[in-house]
Amino acid sequence: MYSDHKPRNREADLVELTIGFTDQSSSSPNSHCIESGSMLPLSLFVSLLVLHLPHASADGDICIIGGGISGASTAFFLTSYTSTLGGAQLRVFERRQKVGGRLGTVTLAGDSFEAGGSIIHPRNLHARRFADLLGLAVKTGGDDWLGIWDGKSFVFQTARPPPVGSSWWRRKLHSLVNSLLLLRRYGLSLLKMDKFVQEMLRRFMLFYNGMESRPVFATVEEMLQWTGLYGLTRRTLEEELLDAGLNTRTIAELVTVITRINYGQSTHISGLAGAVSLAGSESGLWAVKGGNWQLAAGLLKTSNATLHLQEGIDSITDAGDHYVLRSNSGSEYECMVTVVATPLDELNITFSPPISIPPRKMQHTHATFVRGILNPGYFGLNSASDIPELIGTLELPDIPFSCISVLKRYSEGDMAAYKMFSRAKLDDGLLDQIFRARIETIRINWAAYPHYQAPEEFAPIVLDGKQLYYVNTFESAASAIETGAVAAENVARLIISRLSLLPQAQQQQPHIIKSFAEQESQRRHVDL
Ligand SMILES: Cc1cc2nc3c(=O)[nH]c(=O)nc-3n(C[C@H](O)[C@H](O)[C@H](O)COP(=O)(O)OP(=O)(O)OC[C@H]3O[C@@H](n4cnc5c(N)ncnc54)[C@H](O)[C@@H]3O)c2cc1C
Repeated sequence: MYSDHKPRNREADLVELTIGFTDQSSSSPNSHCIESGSMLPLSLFVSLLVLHLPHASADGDICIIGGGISGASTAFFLTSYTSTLGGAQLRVFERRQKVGGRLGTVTLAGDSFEAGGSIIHPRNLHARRFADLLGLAVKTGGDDWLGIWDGKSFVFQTARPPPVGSSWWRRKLHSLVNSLLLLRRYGLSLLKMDKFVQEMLRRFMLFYNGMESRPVFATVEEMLQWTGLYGLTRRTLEEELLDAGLNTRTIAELVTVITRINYGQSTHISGLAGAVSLAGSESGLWAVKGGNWQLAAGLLKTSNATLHLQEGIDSITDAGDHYVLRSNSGSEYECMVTVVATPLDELNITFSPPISIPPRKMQHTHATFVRGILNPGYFGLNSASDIPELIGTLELPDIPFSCISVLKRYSEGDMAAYKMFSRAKLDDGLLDQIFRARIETIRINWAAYPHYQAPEEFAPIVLDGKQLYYVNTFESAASAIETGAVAAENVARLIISRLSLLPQAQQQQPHIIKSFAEQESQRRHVDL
């Protein structure tokens, strides 16, 4: 029926993604937010944190390279934990025309979908707090109809979900049936997997402890050792899960599907990245309505940083008591502090003198968006409506994609918007086998996250022992929106403490700085 439509093919570069600033002022903070009644208005939150600092000892600006969630969070925490930054100007450089980095949306046939970082765990407190503070509406997902594909057939499927608008009891029944189906195939391994993930989360939550009980860390190793998570970066996920008592079928099927979806890699990734990936399959996941990039945009706006869009930094030169940053527009900036908030692995920034960091490869994920109709024959089925809405795949050489998921269904027959992840580009010939009809296709090649390999090695947070910081070294532990925020918060505290700003601030108003965890507990109190 749709085969005579001429397919539209687009190679989308990040520049084409619809990411950028919008005016949030018109959005109602309470309209669609999770726990909307318990929000702290942004202005009040900022004023609670404001500290009046004396002028900083060094001259120059505080410069952040990268307008993604890590750079934006660094800017936010720096300005939240101090009032004047000792008189220094905060500059954020973003080489693209929009902020957000690996958070961005893509427009397919008029509809906007997350193209990069798309889901956020309910216990990611920084991200949740950011969304609340910025008055961003959020949405949560429903149960997926998962099918595990081995290249020939679906070796496992959850139950087809009830129609939209079904009654509460029908949805409950569906979720109960799914639990029984999973239990029948994977047995007690499911509970063991859950225990493994909950233990990781319990330790990760220590990063939200109050500042009086949470040190400022100078290395990623220290951060992880303090939480008890370091050991997980020394061994593979598979080794960890076998030790935790999971059976091989669960690892080869369910766990593999999840690591391939979330990190495009097998269960040989390091244990911590693997545990974070597994947490991304829990219930209660959420996203910002209109795109998660708004978290970065909102934080940058709130921090009042001077944003240099389309200004990439080409070189960083140590000039003694400051750094000279030279941008691709030929401008030079004197910065007493420089924060690199982007992975350095595929960048050509020249450091003088050179810096030395362990080699790290980025895993490329090709995100392919198709508006069309899947070909049931490709999956050995008779009808497109029998194809599960989330197809996960096993780690087998002949399977060309990691996953295919339905983003939206349209009223015309079996027409839908699909997102596919793969390790290599999916060319037209292959897509024409997978799809019976294709109206529009958009491809994005992401340098998505580190290629994880236990034991992980970590670049220093302080790259030169002076005032040159690297947020994205933490990505070698796990790459996610929240890990970016956690790493950024630590870097902000490290900068403040190493510039000797914090002690003066604390002397003035010791009760004013509150960690998110403290605010969280107050919030809970109010809620009760
Ligand atoms: C396909 C995909 C799916 C993902 N899914 C999830 C998910 O569901 N949930 C989740 O939590 N995470 C997910 N992630 C990971 C998450 O998106 C990233 O960990 C996070 O967004 C990284 O943020 P960042 O700010 O550290 O880096 P980036 O977002 O990469 O930001 C770095 C910024 O620096 C800029 N830059 C680079 N070099 C320069 C320069 N020389 N000068 C100036 N600017 C420069 C870049 O343009 C970029 O904007 C996913 C990632 C991808 C790619």
